[in-house]
Amino acid sequence: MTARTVALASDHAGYELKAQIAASLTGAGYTVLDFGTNGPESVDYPDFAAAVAAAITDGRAERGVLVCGSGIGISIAANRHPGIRAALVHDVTTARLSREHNDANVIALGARIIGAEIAKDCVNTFLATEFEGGERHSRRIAKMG
Ligand SMILES: O=C(CO)[C@H](O)[C@H](O)[C@H](O)COP(=O)(O)O
Repeated sequence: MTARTVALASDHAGYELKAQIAASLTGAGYTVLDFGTNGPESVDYPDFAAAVAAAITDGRAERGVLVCGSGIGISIAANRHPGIRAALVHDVTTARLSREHNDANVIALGARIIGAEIAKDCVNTFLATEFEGGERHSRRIAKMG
């Protein structure tokens, strides 16, 4: 099943890239749940990771996209939430593998690391790629809870 509702959030380092991703997704027909932030005022990325995690675990969204400066802090924060498999992605290959092998339900992007076009390609690949399934991948994912 292709995800059609996407939860999106960033910190202050990622809000401009988040806006570009939101516009791209809306233009492609996705429903976007945008949890902020929406300006340059300094905020704390764990709060925004928590909002996206909650939207996924309670069923409001199928997938999530998170953006901070490096993508590192917001991915670490998201992975503290049960049921969230957040992948820090830098290119379309890692975006594809995050789905095929890891069944990631969130990707994290670094707005200070990659450009907007690569970031949007990563998001599109992440949303369009299905989990490969199979015993070995499923076994490994199950061991993570
Ligand atoms: O990249 C991040 C965390 O991994 C965040 O975007 C932080 O904002 C980053 O650590 C930089 O912080 P600053 O307050 O913008 O200097």
